[in-house]
Amino acid sequence: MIYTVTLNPSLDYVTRLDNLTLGVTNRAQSETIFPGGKGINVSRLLGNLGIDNTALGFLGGFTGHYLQKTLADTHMRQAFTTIAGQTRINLKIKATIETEINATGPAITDQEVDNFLENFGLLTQQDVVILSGSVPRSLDPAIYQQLLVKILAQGARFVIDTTGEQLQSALRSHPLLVKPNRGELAQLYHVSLDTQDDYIKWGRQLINDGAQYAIVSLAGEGALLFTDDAEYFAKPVSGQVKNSAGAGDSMIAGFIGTWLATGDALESFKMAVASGTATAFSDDIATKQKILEIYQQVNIIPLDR
Ligand SMILES: Nc1ncnc2c1ncn2[C@@H]1O[C@H](COP(=O)(O)OP(=O)(O)O)[C@@H](O)[C@H]1O
Ligand SMILES: O=P(O)(O)OC[C@H]1O[C@](O)(COP(=O)(O)O)[C@@H](O)[C@@H]1O
Repeated sequence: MIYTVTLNPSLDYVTRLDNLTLGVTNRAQSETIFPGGKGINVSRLLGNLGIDNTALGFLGGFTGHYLQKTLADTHMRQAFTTIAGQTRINLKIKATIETEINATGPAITDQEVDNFLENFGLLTQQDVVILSGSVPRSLDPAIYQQLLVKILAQGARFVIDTTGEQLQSALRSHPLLVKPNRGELAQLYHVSLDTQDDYIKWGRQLINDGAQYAIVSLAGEGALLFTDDAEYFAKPVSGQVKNSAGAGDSMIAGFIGTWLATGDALESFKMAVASGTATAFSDDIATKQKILEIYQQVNIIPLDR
């Protein structure tokens, strides 16, 4: 079974306008609310591909209730822990440029954390747990480390998609996959990344630091895959970007869903790029049909070492 963990789910309130001017009242042209949170996005894309998975995390309040209802039609098992606090709303402003305000998230009590941890008692070596996104401010920042102790003790594998110190310390526990984007990679190693040589140097460092596979996603510039002994570049597919939120989460879902079925890293990377791109070219998380259409256009080049 694939489990996704979203400690800080969200409703993504996407508002579109021509121009955003600070300090005045702006009038939007349209607005839509999408289910959000990185692990939930991974679960939704896996579901769209028909891959069974279980979504874990904390949900509460009217926003949590709405999220649960919206997800009821999708192909995922929901095993969220109910909390008294309220699931956050993240604001995504699509104007000439995209601006995001991600909220901090609700307070979570010790009892609620204990209830959540009960989900991690019966994992097997066949299970993969995907830990994604930020930790709400009210939780111990070491919670990912606590989860890793439980996951690894039962022989299950994990993927982690977070930032900074939490990502750095998780690398030591040998994640199956990490997928920083350009900014997250720069932040992790406190470097500035300007050229493809920089991306390759610091992407390789993710493997040296403990990851089995690493993808560095470069938005409209494509992506890089690092394995133990090889590096590959996926050229960007051209098309019209509609909403790139969830593109990175879709990559993780595409990679892990294919890797568990085939064990083939290159094929999994191709599916990861198709999934990320298809989501960037969709209003919401991509459908299977859109992913398979983009898949035909993905071009992967091995890099000389
Ligand atoms: N503008 C774009 N054009 C083409 N592909 C894109 C675009 N934005 C994202 N993608 C695809 O989605 C992947 C993940 O996007 P990225 O923005 O790097 O991740 P994240 O959502 O984690 O920040 C990219 O590596 C690329 O394959
Ligand atoms: O947990 P964080 O880091 O605040 O991120 C949450 C946000 O990430 C998203 O899951 C999108 O993720 P990506 O664009 O990085 O793939 C949104 O749906 C959500 O609002």
